[in-house]
Amino acid sequence: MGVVKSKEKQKEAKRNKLIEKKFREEKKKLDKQVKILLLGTGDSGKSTIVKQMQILYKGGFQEKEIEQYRKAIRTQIKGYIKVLIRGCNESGFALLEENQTCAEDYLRTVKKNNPEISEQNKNDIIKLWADPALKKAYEIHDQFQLPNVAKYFLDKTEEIAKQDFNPNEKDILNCRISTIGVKEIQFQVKDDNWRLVDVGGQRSERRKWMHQFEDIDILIFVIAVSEYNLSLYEEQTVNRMHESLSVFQKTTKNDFLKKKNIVLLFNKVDLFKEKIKKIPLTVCFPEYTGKQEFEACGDYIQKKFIKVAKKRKGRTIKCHYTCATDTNLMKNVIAEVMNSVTAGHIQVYF
Ligand SMILES: Nc1nc2c(ncn2[C@@H]2O[C@H](COP(=O)(O)OP(=O)(O)OP(=O)(O)O)[C@@H](O)[C@H]2O)c(=O)[nH]1
Ligand SMILES: [Mg+2]
Repeated sequence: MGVVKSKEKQKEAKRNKLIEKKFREEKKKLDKQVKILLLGTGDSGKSTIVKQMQILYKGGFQEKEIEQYRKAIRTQIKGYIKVLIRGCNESGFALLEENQTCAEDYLRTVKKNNPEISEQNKNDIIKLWADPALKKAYEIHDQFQLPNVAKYFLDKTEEIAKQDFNPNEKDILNCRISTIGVKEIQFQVKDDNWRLVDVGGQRSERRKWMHQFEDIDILIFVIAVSEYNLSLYEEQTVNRMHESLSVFQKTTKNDFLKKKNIVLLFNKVDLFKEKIKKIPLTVCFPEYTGKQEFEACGDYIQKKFIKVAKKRKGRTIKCHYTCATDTNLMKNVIAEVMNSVTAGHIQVYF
């Protein structure tokens, strides 16, 4: 009896030793990882950057994720039409007479959060989207919190409604699903292990940020530079750029982050370049007196952010303009950020 018991004890001790060894190895691996935290207000483009990492370093998307985006895209195009009809009503844009009953029925019958597109839904969406009044409402989509990308997806309604529709990488990069909670991906490039942590940027999500601060190596703060004329989704009277600047200021003051190096990504530069030709920067910064051109305006915004972060001396700040939906451009920016880390230009505190 006693011999059996002691053999069992020996076995258990061996098992425990193995578990401990595995735990130590895992920890060592984790310790060697560079942890990058992505912060920024809602809709700035953080998750799109994570999607690019998935494409570049993880071989793309799993079937489960593709299904999630398929549903989101279908639900969203149905919603976009509702926003546009309401936009027409608010702005006094009259729909073609033959579309008016269809629009009223659409508002009444199409339910929220339903990814099914019936034949009737598809025909209505195509018909209504072709109406000049909805196109006119799209021209002022900023006023209705309707994203730019609505046009891209509405133009593809026929394809999206097909039974076998499979969103491609471009569709996935353009599809917005606001992040709830914390998501992370880990990947290896040559000998380096990276861990990229993505959080939700909307106000209700930000209280979860600080749980991620303690052990990060680099902070990447994402700013949607094109949103200088937009109001916040969560509070219509607040300008999105002002919110971003104020969130950045609070973040840099945090005790855990005061020594951390920062990469600032001025994202949505594609939209910014177009918008700055039409909408003056003074709608956001009334004191701005420089040229109404991409370089001058972009430079002005960058300096505002750098000034905030530089209040803590000794920290490195790198700035990049980015278009997170463009894989080729992002590949270069990501490589540059990683190189600065591995070459020691951005110091990592292990
Ligand atoms: N045109 C353009 N669209 C972009 C760019 N970056 C992101 N987007 C789009 O902006 C939307 C929001 O992007 P997300 O990556 O989901 O934003 P987020 O910062 O993760 O938002 P939260 O999860 O709410 O914090 C998506 O529809 C993206 O396709 C860009 O550089 N250019
Ligand atoms: Mg997100």
